[in-house]
Amino acid sequence: MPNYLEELKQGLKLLKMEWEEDLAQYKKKFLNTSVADKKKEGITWHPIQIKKSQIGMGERLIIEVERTDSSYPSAFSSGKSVSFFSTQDGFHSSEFRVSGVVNQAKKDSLMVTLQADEVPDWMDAGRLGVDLLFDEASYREMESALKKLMTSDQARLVALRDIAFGQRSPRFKPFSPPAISGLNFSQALACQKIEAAEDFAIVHGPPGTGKTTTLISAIESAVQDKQRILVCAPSNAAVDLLVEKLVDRGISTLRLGHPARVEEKILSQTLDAKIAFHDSYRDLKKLRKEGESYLRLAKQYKRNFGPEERAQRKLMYQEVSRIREAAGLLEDYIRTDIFQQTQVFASTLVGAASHHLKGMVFDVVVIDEAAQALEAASWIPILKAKKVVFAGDHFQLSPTIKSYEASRQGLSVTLFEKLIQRQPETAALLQVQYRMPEDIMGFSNRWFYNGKLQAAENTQSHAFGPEESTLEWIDTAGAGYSDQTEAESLSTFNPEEAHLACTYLNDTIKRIGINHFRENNWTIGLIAPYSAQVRRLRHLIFETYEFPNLRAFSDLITIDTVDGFQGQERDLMLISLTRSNDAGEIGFLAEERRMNVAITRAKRKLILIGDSSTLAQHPFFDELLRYFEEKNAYRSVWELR
Ligand SMILES: Nc1ncnc2c1ncn2[C@@H]1O[C@H](COP(=O)(O)OP(=O)(O)OP(=O)(O)O)[C@@H](O)[C@H]1O
Repeated sequence: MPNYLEELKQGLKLLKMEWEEDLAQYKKKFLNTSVADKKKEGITWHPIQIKKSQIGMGERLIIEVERTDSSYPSAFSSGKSVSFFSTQDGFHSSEFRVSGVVNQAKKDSLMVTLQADEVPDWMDAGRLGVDLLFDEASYREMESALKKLMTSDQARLVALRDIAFGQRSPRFKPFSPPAISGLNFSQALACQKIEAAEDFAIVHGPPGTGKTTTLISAIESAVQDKQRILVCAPSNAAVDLLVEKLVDRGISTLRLGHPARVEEKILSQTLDAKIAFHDSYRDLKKLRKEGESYLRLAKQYKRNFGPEERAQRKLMYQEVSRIREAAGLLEDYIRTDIFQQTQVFASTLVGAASHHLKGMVFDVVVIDEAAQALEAASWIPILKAKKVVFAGDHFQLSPTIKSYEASRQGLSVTLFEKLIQRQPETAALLQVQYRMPEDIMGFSNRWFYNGKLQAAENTQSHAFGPEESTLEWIDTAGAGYSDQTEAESLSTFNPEEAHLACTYLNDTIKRIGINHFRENNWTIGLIAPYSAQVRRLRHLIFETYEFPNLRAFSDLITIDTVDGFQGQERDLMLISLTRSNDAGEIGFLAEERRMNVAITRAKRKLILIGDSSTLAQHPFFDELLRYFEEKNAYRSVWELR
């Protein structure tokens, strides 16, 4: 058996293992669990109210629901499948369920595309709730991609497969000397490599070295070359970031799937928005309106019903279906027209399996944050590729895997990593970073990158002011703080530390100057590794009036877990490390790659708040603390009092 077949078979086995473990964990949370317990797990909202319902593009019914109580966690996010139910007497059986896909998830409201033509009557009965469903479809798509890869005899895919498995050498057109404005030498070289590659090219490098920036330039030049490009990333958030940067560069994209962010810049790139801006949209709307008025008329015949009315009603229904058919055809035309005019498509890796892209072939498939992508997921867009470009850093977040055993047996090894190892000539390394001043970068450089990372000159001016240090560690050891486990979610929080984090952030912003932040649009990020701590911080800042300065900055402050910040940067970053216990338990803070992401997001100042007596029992934090001491950036919380 060829070695690729063996490896793919093993890949399928591990994927199955992960699928089963994920399902088992979901069932444990879900089956035979009361609504109250599911709410505590964040996988159910109840009660909810329907705020709005409307017909969107493609005759899709979209509803907006709101929860009245937001005190419990929520795991709902865009792209997830959900199912509505009612706890009203008489509506408990499965026939009173309707499913849908989340378009947008905010803290207290969801926009959902319903898989129904009309809102079912039982949804008006009240006591409505919504469950998060298990994401079976992603696994199915990944499995199907691996199977296709095993059996395909399509020449381009076979060639890419052979190269990825090290059985054939990648090809390059001759390189020309790089000179691309706005890029440094190694970025320009990477761009050239991407252009010259006929099969695979990889851009890798530490945080802030401009991997995404380089990708955007490469995409720009491919667009000028009239190529058709599919841009992907593992998560909706990372896809949105790419779309945003492409739009900033004046490159129009078609964002398929469900954006995680609801900003105009992103929403204007979705298929729905593009249809609404199309020249023929007005005709489509007119047709729809006509159809709706015939339908209304036909429905009026319900009461006095004779043979004449019956005939009339039949005619009207015939008219409705004729109009609907015409609307459907017009919409098909609009969609085809949009697809024909589009050069850059954007979706998640799994979203690349969308029926919208069926049968399409792309000159280039670009995958950003590739070190976070399961191999099987990476292959989904590659099935449609003539050539593939990866960008990522295998010292930042790895794929999230639930099955320890599958991970141990190799599921966490990405295609990106394999390719760098098997075909090193495909890889271009970036080493000059533009985000962080030397001091902020220093520890990550030492621990992860063997000191090879350089800070670009521009970062020297990145401090908030001459008096303001770029690094601070506030040590909470001995202050009597202790981490706790949130009973509902089993996530960790530390209430005293959350309070200190907000107080310290507030003081820092005041010291630097509230007006300065506003004038310069300096952004602020607050990271906690645990979602329970994130919830506490959000509550303190956005739902109480204890920190009015911070509350007033809601447009500039982002509070999230580390994973939520991958690929992003903020001017001021504060990390609440949360762990504080006598046993020295630091849980998944021990995952160094995740910590690397956390400490490399700050452009001007990085503040860590954490308990040295707990954390320093782990060599990574021991060394990190030493680094802060070395930089004269360490203080005990006692010094603040
Ligand atoms: N050649 C350059 N000149 C000036 N600024 C640059 C250059 N390249 C990148 N930057 C800036 O550096 C910052 C980081 O760039 P980018 O986000 O592309 O890096 P990245 O390698 O993708 O980061 P991460 O690993 O965190 O995802 C951005 O603010 C970007 O505008």
